[in-house]
Amino acid sequence: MLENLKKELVDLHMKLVENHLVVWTGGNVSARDPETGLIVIKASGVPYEGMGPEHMVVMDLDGKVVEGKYKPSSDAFSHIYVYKHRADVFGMVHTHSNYATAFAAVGQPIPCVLTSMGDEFGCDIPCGGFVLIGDDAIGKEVLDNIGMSTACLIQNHGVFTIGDSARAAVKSAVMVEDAAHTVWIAKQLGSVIPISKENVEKLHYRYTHIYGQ
Ligand SMILES: O=C(CO)[C@@H](O)[C@@H](O)COP(=O)(O)O
Repeated sequence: MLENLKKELVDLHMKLVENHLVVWTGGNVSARDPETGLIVIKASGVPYEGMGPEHMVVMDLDGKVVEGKYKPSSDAFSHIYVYKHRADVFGMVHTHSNYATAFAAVGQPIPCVLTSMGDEFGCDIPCGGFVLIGDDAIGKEVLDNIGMSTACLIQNHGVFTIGDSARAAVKSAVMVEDAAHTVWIAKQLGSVIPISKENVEKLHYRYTHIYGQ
């Protein structure tokens, strides 16, 4: 079931590798099927090399495995928590991408000091507190902290992003790491210069309503 969505998710997992956001078995991507409401997520502990549709697990919003021969991702209940509490979310990504996760290691948000961050996020990228892995605690901490952002760091852990599609959530994960890298470099040069809230709002409006085709 949901074979096309499984194939899309495999491709999106490869995008995490292509963008150097994950290594070995770290990270995961999930999607909500708009027609059935079912969730598709990577199986736990599957290396990216050799990953195929058979490594995707279908679950319902009660956390029950509907189809799949492997155990679902360690983060499945957190992804499901987000889907249950955010009807607008149809994709979610988790990575340990280096620069953004370094901010998580020191419990710091990534300040919105780049126009590209204003465009993509419209705010700082927040950092939630430390929570353990395996149930829906991460999902709760993400939603308690994410605000209007599509990305949230979890202290000592890494990056969680959401979107109106799994592809949108992957894009957010790519943009978080790019922003974290630039902000880290800037911090070596001196004090980063904030952008006013008003200008961040104008940047975000332009990017989300006018930019592109
Ligand atoms: O960081 C965690 C869990 O949050 C890792 O275990 C995660 O990146 C990968 O776990 P899964 O292979 O999805 O179970």
